[in-house]
Amino acid sequence: MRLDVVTIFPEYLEPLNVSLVGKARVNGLLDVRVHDLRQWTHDRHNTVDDSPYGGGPGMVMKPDPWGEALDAVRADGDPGIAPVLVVPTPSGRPFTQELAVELSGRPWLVFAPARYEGIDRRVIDAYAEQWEVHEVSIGDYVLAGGEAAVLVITEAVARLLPGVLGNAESHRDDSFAPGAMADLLEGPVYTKPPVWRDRDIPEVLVSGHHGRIARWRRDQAFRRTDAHRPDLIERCDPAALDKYDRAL
Ligand SMILES: COc1ccc2nc(C(=O)O)sc2c1
Repeated sequence: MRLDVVTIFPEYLEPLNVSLVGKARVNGLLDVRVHDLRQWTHDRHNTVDDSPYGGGPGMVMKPDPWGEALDAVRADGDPGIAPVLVVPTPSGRPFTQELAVELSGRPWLVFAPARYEGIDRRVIDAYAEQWEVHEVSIGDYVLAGGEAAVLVITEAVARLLPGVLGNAESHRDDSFAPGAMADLLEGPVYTKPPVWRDRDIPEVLVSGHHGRIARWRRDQAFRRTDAHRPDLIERCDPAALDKYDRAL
């Protein structure tokens, strides 16, 4: 997968050089290219923003630099491969694991994280005529720009690419029957030492009884999900849950 990011803060994307994404780049599984939007400005101040038509607070990102940037990125790619434009924006649809899976199947993602009050709408409208475009939000909170969302989306997508996760890690994701518990939150986890500041670990976890352990973990996942995300329990497939229970 090729992944381009056009941004006024290239240094914000430094985390894409470390950990899971960094390793995927070193292993040739991910080709990440970060571009400074200001290289497509032509004035002495490298201006990327201007005041909004219709008035109002803040500034809007000018269309010209973005158009030149996206055209240049496109021209630098394989003519036979269509890029997907991903625009992190507070007004986007929620970014979900389902969308991460969908995006992980695309050969080329181009991210356009906004700053200020956003990007001139004509940019997204123009490229939506030629490219697949996804306007997405990573959550209902206020950010100063879309770069943090690019880091989140990139990690969620990269870990789904074949070969990026080691067997142990990818196997962890298969620990619940698909559809049975996949939508539940993870329960509590413990490791050595067995006693820490006078706190023991749950006895069942050292019982050696795998059935009891699995049931305990299932119940803990339900408790945590019920407490923090009851909406997820509604999404569980009862038949898949019954099958999971019978397999315990
Ligand atoms: C000004 O640019 C922004 C501002 C907020 C924001 N919030 C996002 C999100 O994904 O929730 S992307 C994004 C971009």
